[in-house]
Amino acid sequence: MTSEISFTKGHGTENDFVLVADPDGSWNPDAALVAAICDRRAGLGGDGLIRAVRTAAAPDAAALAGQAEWFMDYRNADGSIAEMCGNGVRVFAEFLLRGGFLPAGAGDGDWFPVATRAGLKRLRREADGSWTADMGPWSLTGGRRALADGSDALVQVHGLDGVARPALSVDLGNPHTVVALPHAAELEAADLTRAPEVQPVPPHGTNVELVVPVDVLDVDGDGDPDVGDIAMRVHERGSGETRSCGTGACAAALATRAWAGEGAPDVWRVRVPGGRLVVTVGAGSSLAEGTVWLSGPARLVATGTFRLPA
Ligand SMILES: N[C@@H](CCC[C@H](N)C(=O)O)C(=O)O
Repeated sequence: MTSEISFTKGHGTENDFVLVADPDGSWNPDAALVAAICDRRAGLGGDGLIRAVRTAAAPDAAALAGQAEWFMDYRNADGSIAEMCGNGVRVFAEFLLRGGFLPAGAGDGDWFPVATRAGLKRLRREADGSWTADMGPWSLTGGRRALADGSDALVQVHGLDGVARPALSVDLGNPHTVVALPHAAELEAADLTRAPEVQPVPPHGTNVELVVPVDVLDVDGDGDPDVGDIAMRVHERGSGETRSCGTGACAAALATRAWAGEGAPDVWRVRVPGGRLVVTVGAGSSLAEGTVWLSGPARLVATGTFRLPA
């Protein structure tokens, strides 16, 4: 039985992860062990644990065998399983590359595939060392039907005025609920030590993003706004408040774009407490569904061994 594991610690805009290479899928930690590893006082600490398993050895990726060599097994800090992690998949790509699990130069100017529970994602390494993830399909899941104001849910955020706010549900392979706040002061005042209360209650839980519009820029100078700028905080399902969330940044940008309506930008800068991400909506996307890319840093900061609790 394994008594210790080799790990790498990494983060993407301070959304931090413990990464473990398990090529043959022989180490399958239960929820309690994942939570112990992610514990910031008694363990290594992390918003999540990422296991790198060869797709051929990963039952959860059976449908993708032959399409990607590696499967990203993502677990939240409480040990729950998540379908996808946008910051995590960039850090995963850096981990595979630096660990020699991919041919040298993989991702440079070209895409390579990664299997996730939310399907196949493609990764590309940019000249500055950051990564772009082709996050694949997204959709507004509530159909913007339930309420007349372009929302499909109500969210009560602790620490504000007690009023339930309209929100929009976005599926990025994992579930998100985005709430627009009018002022940066409200974004700061929100108490995310407790999960915001979402109605109707999402069947599989949800990540909740609070978003404030900052600016709309005409970067190419043609008179039309082409880059949106928003600020976001997030309460993640299974992890609590984190300093960034990649799928959350995509959801926040896509919800803001939907609220803005036709003519809204397809490129969004998303400010999060841990840095900045760029979200690019795929060509041919409508306001309600399409594809999306996520760009941002991926940093590996430590390696070591962790003694597993007896
Ligand atoms: N931080 C991640 C999302 C991780 C999973 C999420 N908490 C969930 O349960 O869906 C990201 O960067 O996307």
